[in-house]
Amino acid sequence: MSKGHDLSRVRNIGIAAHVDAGKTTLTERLLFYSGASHKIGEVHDGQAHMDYLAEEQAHGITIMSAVTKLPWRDHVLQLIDTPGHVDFTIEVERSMRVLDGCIVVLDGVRGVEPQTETVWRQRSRFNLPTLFFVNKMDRPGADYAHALETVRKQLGGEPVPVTVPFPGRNAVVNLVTGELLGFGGDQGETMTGETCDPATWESLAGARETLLLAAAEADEALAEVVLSGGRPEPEQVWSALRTATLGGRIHPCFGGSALRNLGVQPVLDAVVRLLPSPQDRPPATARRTDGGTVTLPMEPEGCLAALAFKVQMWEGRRHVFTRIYRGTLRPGDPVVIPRPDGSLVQERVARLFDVDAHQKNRMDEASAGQIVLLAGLRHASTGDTLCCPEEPLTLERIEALEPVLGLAVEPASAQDEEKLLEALDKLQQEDPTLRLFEDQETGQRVLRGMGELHLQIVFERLEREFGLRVRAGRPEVVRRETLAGSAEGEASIQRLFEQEHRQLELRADARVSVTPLERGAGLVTESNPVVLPEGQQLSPLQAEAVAAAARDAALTGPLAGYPLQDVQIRVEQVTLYGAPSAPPALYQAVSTAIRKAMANAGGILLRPIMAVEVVVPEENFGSVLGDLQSRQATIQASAIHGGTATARCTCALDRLLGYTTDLRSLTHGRGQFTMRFERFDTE
Ligand SMILES: Nc1nc2c(ncn2[C@@H]2O[C@H](COP(=O)(O)OP(=O)(O)OP(=O)(O)O)[C@@H](O)[C@H]2O)c(=O)[nH]1
Repeated sequence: MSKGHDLSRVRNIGIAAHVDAGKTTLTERLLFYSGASHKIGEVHDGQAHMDYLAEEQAHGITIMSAVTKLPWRDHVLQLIDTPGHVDFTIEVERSMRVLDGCIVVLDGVRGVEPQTETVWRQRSRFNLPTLFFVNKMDRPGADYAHALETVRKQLGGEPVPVTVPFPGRNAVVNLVTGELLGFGGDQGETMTGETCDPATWESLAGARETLLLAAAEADEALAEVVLSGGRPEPEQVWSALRTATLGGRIHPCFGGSALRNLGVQPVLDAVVRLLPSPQDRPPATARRTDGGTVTLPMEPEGCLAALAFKVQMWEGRRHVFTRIYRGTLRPGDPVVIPRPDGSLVQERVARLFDVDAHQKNRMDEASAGQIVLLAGLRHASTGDTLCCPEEPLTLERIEALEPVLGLAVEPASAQDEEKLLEALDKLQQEDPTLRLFEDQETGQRVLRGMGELHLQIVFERLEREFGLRVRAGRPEVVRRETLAGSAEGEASIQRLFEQEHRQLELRADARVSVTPLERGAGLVTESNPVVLPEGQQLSPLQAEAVAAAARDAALTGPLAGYPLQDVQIRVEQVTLYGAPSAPPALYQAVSTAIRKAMANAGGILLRPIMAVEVVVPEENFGSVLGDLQSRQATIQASAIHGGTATARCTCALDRLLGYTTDLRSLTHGRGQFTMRFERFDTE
């Protein structure tokens, strides 16, 4: 693809789902049927094409989203496989940001599951047109209509059946064309179509009506045909479905079984027919350095604007996955990255690669609409905008998530200290949800991540990729503080100090107030104080010192020194005494006054509260609920469907440590759970 390439034939598509719904199994089929891979790698053999990290193969889960491309009916599909485990949510978020459409995979027995809701929220944030593939229809208890109902009820989506699976006949019916599609050959690669028999067609009258009415809403001419009982042309129905899907009004659904090679090719057809090309999406918007906004039509001619969405080490070298929104990029091109402080970082792109799961093909150029891999960039990281030096722009940044679990780390052998720091630095560049802190009091290094599995995988990578054995402390949950009440504080600073043999005086007074806010309000600092004596004003440097004092004071709560939140800090009044009221004097007066006010107010400890969903076999539900209650979880909802029980609750992260192992033993390995950070709270 390059300048002049037909973007209308490109689809940038993600596949997302709850863990184990079958994304990887489906992706393997998509690659195989399109000819992009020559054999199907099965997840349970540790052979999946996209799961290329050794940890992924060992755990049988997808950790890094890998980008790959495949040809289908004269189109190019760029596919991003996204991980299902909630510890890797950031990967899903990054992918959604640069995609044009997505396929959500459901388990035909379970329908919508907790993590499906999370990915749904993420795709909704970017208004991504979405198809559903209801997988595992071969399993006993699979129920297509029920799965679609969960899309409506739990996600508020508008599910519209396009194919209906008949696993017993190894076929699906296409409701648009009226064909019964069979899947022959060794691996379902030969799709054959015949007119559906009248009895089966009759049994699908309700589903077909849903489909036609949904399509008719998008096309008046079609509505007339449908309402007068006529049989519309398939092309007209496809076109109306496309309009409704792109507008986010409907979510076309396809049924089948990836593992049994049933119903997959119609999904590939649907990606081409129903999901948007980059040109069909609303143009991206970006901020100029002067604060104004610009919209970026997807065109190869303009000045470059591209978003780095993932950094990955490859054969020891730094590579940056990038989506180009405007312009064309060639090897050797200079680019700039605007930083939040207004500075510009200069970089040069050395090489461009086409992306595939584990091979790279060099490119001479790439342009708007494409996702490419760039080598040679030393500074660009996730969320950065790359642009041409003539027009610096910033595209909306990808939201970083809060890492809430920490572990003290040290190398097993003391001489590996440097090596460990270097390795962690590399890993942090790839993964913004991983952060290394130094504990000021103990001098220990603490690595923070999204959960136990996330950190465990990091340790495994340290060992495998960097040859480092690491000793880890007990998991420690990140904490915050808030205030127990409102209070005021005052401070007067007056002291002498010596600078270059001269006695200088520092003097200033400050009065502040602190007030607890409702949960989730965050931290609000107001630093526009009344200035005394009347008529005086703060210089820009003095004003900055006052603001900095308020910001810095909020980093250390009165109870145990954790960062404060859900608090308002107001600098009410400062008194100036001429030259001695230099910025350091104001900084000290304001900090001391805030510390006094906070001590007067008293602190309250806040812990991370997680939203948890547990899915277990019905017979284990009693003991699992009992266990959750003993962890003081607040159960919010529970339901039993088809032998599977689901509970939704909130619980303090402290009491969930080791829950993976405990749930496994309570359910003989059959239970699953997901959790995501909800808020910092007392309980
Ligand atoms: N019966 C049945 N099993 C399936 C089907 N599709 C996938 N599986 C099995 O379900 C399990 C999970 O499949 P994966 O493809 O790894 O699921 P995933 O959604 O990629 O999982 P993560 O990468 O861990 O998020 C594997 O054991 C598959 O063999 C299906 O259509 N029918």
